[in-house]
Amino acid sequence: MSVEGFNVETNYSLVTVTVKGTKKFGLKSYMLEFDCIWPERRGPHLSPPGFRVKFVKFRPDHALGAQNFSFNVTIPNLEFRASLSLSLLTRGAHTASLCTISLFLSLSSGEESSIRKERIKMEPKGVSFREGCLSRKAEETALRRYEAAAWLDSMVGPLNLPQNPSEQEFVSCLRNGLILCNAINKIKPGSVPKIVSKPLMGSPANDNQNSLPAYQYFENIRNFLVAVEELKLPTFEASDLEREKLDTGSVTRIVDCILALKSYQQWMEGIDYNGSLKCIKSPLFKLSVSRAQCQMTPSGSFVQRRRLDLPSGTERKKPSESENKKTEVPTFAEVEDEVVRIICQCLVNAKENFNQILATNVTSQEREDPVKLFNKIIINCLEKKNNVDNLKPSAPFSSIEGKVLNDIASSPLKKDHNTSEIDRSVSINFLEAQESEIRELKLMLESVKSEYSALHNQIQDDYATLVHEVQGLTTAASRYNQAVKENMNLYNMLQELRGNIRVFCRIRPLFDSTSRSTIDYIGEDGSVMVFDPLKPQSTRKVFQFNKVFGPKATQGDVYKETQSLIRSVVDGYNVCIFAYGQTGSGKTHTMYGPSGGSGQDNGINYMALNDLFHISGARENVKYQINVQMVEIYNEQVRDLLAEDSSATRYPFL
Ligand SMILES: Nc1ncnc2c1ncn2[C@@H]1O[C@H](COP(=O)(O)OP(=O)(O)OP(=O)(O)O)[C@@H](O)[C@H]1O
Repeated sequence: MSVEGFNVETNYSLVTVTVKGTKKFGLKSYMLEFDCIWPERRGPHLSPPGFRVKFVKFRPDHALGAQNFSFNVTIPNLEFRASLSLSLLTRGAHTASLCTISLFLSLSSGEESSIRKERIKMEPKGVSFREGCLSRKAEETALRRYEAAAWLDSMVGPLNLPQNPSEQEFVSCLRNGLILCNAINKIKPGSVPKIVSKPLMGSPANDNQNSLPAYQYFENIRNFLVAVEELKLPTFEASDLEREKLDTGSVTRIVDCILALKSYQQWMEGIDYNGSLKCIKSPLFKLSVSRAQCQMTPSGSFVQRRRLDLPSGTERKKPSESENKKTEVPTFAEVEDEVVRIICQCLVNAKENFNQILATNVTSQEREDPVKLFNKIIINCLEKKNNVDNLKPSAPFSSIEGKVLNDIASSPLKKDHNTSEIDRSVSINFLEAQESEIRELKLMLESVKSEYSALHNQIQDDYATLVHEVQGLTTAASRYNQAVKENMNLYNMLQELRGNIRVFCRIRPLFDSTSRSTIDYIGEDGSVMVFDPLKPQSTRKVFQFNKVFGPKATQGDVYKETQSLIRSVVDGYNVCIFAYGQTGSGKTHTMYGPSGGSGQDNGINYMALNDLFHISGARENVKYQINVQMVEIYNEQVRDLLAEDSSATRYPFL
């Protein structure tokens, strides 16, 4: 389990804390608990909604790999100082503290509600977790107590306490309030104006300083608690120090108060006189901070993230699923990026122990020169030799990532103890991720191969089907053309058989209904019998035609018999249709139409030309040229009726 960072977003009266981290599964069931030590915890103003929330429950079915977790809590308050602690809770309520996030936020409560200050501290807690360890909570409590005692010792010591004091020893040491008052005065001078350090006149003398009269040390404790409350830090009850038989809860409250003071003191040390946060300004540190995604939100609220790895953090964040997909084949730049991240991490870790480094190894001259200070920190890290050689795989890498890993292993970083575990973890995770990627790629390759094979077969089948169909169509088309040709030949042969010269007889209706017709009989076979109505006894004469149209025959009936010849014209045959008869017999009527040109009962000319254009237009593969000539033969004179020049109307036309 590792907590990698957190966000604190302030938006007017809302404070949202988001914690992100990675859980590597090996145990069965976890709950993450986000606890807040609140100044008014036991006061009339109880914790606000969302103050204490139990969060993510990891499911046992995620037995493999690591899972990222992220959750947040929203704290509505305008002004507060609080300490949030993130704990890991297993079955049986055994907890292990992951980290403590100390927040010191001061928001203006005026009408503008703008953010005045925001400071964040985060203290990592080492976790060496064993499931079902019954002393886990007690161990954690003890660790916090030792930490509080050590801090007090560094501030106002020596306390003459053992290195790992018991609860009794710890409380007894603090009972007279002197240490606490001195400590808070050192953080904020004048917080406790008057500290009672000696028995007052008339009080019973006692060698033991801790045995001040109760009302005197009560005054110290009361003044201390008032000062703590003014700082809006977690407090405890004065009676917590008085109890003969201590309970864990009272000691915990005292320890929480002291650790909150410690966080406050560290925060104060981190602020310069301008109120801005001090930090190491080396480029790599900036890079690490930028990688931790420090950003300014559009609304103007400041979002600060800091990466935190626990000292025992052998569990490193594995690449998430999305990252794995994104980096199917890691490039050199990505591996280089990882190396830079490791270096930044090393520097961040060094920064976390900055005070210790300064106290132990750094001279005053180096302290004044930032460049020398930076070099000292780097050297300090590199002097801790590690076992990076173990990172080298037994088999040589053949791929580019193997080369990069070899480069990592042979780099100067291998001499850094702090980075050895990180490098090893990164390398193992990297190799595992690569193996997983290779397996997935192999599966994908097989899948693509089978799909390609199926597609190839399908295309071949489709191609064969298409070829077969095209061949069928080609055969059908050739047969069609042949059939069309045969049809044309047969058609025109039929026309010839019906007679190249066909003579039809059309009988005009009588103009006068009282007059008698000379037509005695019209036969279906094209015969017509005529006689002289004035001489009924005279001989009847029979004439034979291809067809005889009676007086009731329409223009359409006449054209129907000649229509088949128009198609022969388009097929290339010469065709001539003309009317012959005496004056007034109806030639013009049959060929042109009724006199007056009403447009109705059009004659053969109109209907033949319509068909001619229709058939020629339908045959797209043949280009036709159509010319029109209109002549009149009258008194054995041929005249061009379309000629504009009247002199050129006489035949032969020039
Ligand atoms: N089948 C018919 N039905 C009705 N009326 C007809 C028919 N045939 C001819 N007529 C009419 O008979 C008259 C004479 O016909 P038309 O002018 O066509 O004869 P024609 O043979 O062209 O004469 P011409 O040789 O003098 O030009 C016209 O008024 C015409 O409308």
